[in-house]
Amino acid sequence: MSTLYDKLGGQLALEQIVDELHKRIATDSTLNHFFAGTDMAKQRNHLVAFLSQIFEGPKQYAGRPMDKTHAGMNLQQQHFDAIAKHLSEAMAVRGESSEDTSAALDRVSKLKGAILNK
Ligand code: HEM
Repeated sequence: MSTLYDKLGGQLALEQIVDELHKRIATDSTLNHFFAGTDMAKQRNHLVAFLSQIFEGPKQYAGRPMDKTHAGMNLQQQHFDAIAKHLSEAMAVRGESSEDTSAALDRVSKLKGAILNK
């Protein structure tokens, strides 16, 4: 049975999705200030590795857990929703099906409590 990672198109697809997501974050003034001090090349690789893991692809994420990573940013529901919306649009641009996109968003949404530290 193929995993969500396979259905989405594997590593290359995740890289394209994350690049598209980062373009959208960069031009969103409600979000881009959070990333002002972030090395986006490093962030890209960490996010690709992280998504690979939660979509049942290769386990290659060696970064910090989601609560520690996002602690102290005072993130709110609206920030999470904005990233989730950009992610969903990035997946549509890459041509993912609405079924696979909503499966991916479900998995990301399970992490909301940890990311918002709430
Ligand atoms: C929606 C689901 C989200 C996921 C799956 C996610 C995932 C990640 C991952 C994997 C990292 C890298 C951790 C590391 O380098 O060790 C990271 C870092 C980061 N995230 Fe998120 N994140 C999410 C939401 C958000 C939101 C809503 C914001 C703010 C609007 C945000 C802001 C950041 C920032 C600023 C960093 C970099 C921290 C640094 O430079 O040290 N994230 N995130």
